[in-house]
Amino acid sequence: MRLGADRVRVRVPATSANLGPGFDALGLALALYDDVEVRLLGSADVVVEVTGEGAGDVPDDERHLVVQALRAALDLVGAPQAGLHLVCHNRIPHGRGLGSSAAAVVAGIAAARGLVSEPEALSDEVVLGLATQMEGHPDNAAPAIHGGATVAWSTAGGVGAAPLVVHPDVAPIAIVPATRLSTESARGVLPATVPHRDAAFQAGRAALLVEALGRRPDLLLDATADRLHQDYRRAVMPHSLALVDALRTAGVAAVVSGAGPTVLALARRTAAGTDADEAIATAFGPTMGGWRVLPLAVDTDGVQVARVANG
Ligand SMILES: Nc1ncnc2c1ncn2[C@@H]1O[C@H](COP(=O)(O)OP(=O)(O)O)[C@@H](O)[C@H]1O
Ligand SMILES: N[C@@H](CCOP(=O)(O)O)C(=O)O
Repeated sequence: MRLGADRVRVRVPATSANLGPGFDALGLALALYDDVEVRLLGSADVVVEVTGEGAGDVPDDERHLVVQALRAALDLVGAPQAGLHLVCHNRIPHGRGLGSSAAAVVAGIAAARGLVSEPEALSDEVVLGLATQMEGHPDNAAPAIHGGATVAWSTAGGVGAAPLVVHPDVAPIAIVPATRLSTESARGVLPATVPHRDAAFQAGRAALLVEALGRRPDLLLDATADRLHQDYRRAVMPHSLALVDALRTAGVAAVVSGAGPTVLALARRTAAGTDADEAIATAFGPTMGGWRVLPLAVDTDGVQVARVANG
């Protein structure tokens, strides 16, 4: 396959994975975006410019995650490698449980899709398969690709994703701490096995969550209960779990977003705002201690890629 364009622009959403009981399966795309522009260079150089989240932290060479994913996608379809100039404007915070690494991986693969002569070779299914291989789990990549809420699953033959309905009254609120926690560390504290009763509990709540998200937001509190990951992670994010507990006691469907430490409230819209606003204000008092409260719409588009005329 050839390269068919020399400049593309990609927009990719943040995602919140798990949503409580949907560990490694459920995810929701949120209207908070990273923008990446990729230009092919005549030389073999890699130039990476980053503004916003991760500026000064992420590598500016071949190790940059968008570059790695883009190169992996070009290799997968047999397209030639080239020098690259990336301009990244990042809004998704890193190491907070809002899917920044999945966004970077999906952005890189989507950029490759925009650059090659036969974009259909990088179908959504192929993109999800490669992104899952790089991420190790599909729950962020699926909504980053498709938008909305998704359930994703792996089989011997590949990775599937199906869209879930999200009721218009559901109002996601991300409550983001200043501290970071890598997904790798947060996965490292999970046990190898769990009691059968917890697995049974979890299966029931994950099924209920599909109904609650789509048709019965009044059931979200029960539907977001988890026994497979959040409590095991308490020691590495005690403040996040304390906030989840406080909000849930107040009746708000709060969960750890992805591998944390962000807390996601699946609030319900009211005439004055959402049913979580008072509980969030009470949990923090007058100072936020470095936490940010981000009411975020559900992104319904997923990753977007457009070729750009050189000029
Ligand atoms: N836009 C990006 N560009 C380059 N690297 C990124 C980008 N976003 C995330 N990363 C890499 O992924 C790491 C965060 O990934 P991870 O620990 O999985 O947390 P998150 O919950 O934010 O996905 C960052 O520290 C950085 O190394
Ligand atoms: N299911 C994963 C989700 C990780 O999401 P992230 O946004 O924290 O990368 C997990 O819980 O480990």
